[in-house]
Amino acid sequence: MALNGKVATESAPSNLNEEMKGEYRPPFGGSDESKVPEDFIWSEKFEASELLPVLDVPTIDLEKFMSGDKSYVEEATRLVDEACRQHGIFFVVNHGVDIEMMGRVHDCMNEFFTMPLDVKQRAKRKVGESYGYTNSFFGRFASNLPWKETFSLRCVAAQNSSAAHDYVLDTLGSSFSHHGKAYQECGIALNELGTKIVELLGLSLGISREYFKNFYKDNDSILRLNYYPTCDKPEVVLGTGPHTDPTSVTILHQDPVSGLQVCSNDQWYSIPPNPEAFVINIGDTFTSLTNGIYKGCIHRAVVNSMNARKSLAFFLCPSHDKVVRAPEELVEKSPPRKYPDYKWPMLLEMTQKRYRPDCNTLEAFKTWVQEGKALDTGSTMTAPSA
Ligand SMILES: C=C1C[C@]23C[C@H]1CC[C@H]2[C@]1(C)CCC[C@@](C)(C(=O)O)[C@H]1[C@@H]3C(=O)O
Ligand SMILES: O=C(O)CCC(=O)C(=O)O
Ligand SMILES: [Fe+2]
Repeated sequence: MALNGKVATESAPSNLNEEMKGEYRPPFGGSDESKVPEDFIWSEKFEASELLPVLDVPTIDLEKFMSGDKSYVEEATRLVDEACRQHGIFFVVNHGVDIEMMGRVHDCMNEFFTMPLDVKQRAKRKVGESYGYTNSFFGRFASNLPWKETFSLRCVAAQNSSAAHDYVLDTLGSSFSHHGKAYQECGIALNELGTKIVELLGLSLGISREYFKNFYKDNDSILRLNYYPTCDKPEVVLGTGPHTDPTSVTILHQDPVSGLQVCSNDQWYSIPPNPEAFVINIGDTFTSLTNGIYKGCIHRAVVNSMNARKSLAFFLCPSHDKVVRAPEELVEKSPPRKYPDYKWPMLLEMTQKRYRPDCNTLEAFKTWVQEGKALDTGSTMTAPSA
């Protein structure tokens, strides 16, 4: 892969098994030992720091919440409401997802991302599509490239769907069957967790527990595996730039390597990893469903020179035919109605073809829908579609 002839220095991630260490090369690295390619440098807009203050984020015990204990339900909904109005992020523990299963998924991720590039590219993501393997979004963006590789899979709620498993088998072949099974099992578990989260959010917003549970019953979601290789100059690159997720609610699992940072009141904070917990963050689609009451969480991921980092994100998305429209009760609480009605594929398409997701995606989308005009986004996407 060409990178202006300039290359980055990479050391093998410490979590590789011995026989793989000698072989691993980040797909965007090369042979010049001292340079980060210019297209990866974020230094103008970004002051890297691993020493940020830790954000005070509430931790919700989901088992206790689901048990219906009245005083805990009151406390949990108050904490979630406060967090989502302020910055859009909270943790859940006792969530019912098997942590050993998550460990198996992380093992598969290690195995997959440290495979030779030609193997990973059997599942290559095509421009304009949301599923498959990609590194540094090569060809999609012109600058501020993310220092990461990703593998995204479709996860539909339907009971008998095996979309993730089938995709892995079709693209990577039967020797990856254990990956397909692990990702499929994980998608099902996170879908169940998503249902509990939207019940919690419904109550914290003061509407019924059932409202969003019904809305997302037939969800068509995305499971994304993120892999951030080490970088010798971590202070000038970003694993993922500042953005809100365009999706609804994100359920994120981090490995023990830190890297996630969140912006609250114009100040960046770190979110330390806790492999026992899931990070929940509000995305643009949920912000519009709450008529702007709940904030989309502004976040980014930094990398480091010592350890490769992995994270796994389940992006809850409505089924493609659902109209995204805030219920009247929420509009009454915070008039006027702030967003046009839309279906999720419209916003998804904008982020894949026209606009690089950032901290302003929802406002840009609103303008685009309302005025029907072409976006002047300042985005560095290289190939906007007409
Ligand atoms: C619909 C999606 C687009 C992205 C993956 C999912 C949900 C979040 C989006 C993303 C992570 C936001 C930051 C920028 C992005 C390009 C990334 O760094 O991965 C986004 C994803 C994407 O467009 O592939
Ligand atoms: O890796 C992380 O912690 C964050 C990843 C992320 O923001 C994303 O995939 O949307
Ligand atoms: Fe994100």
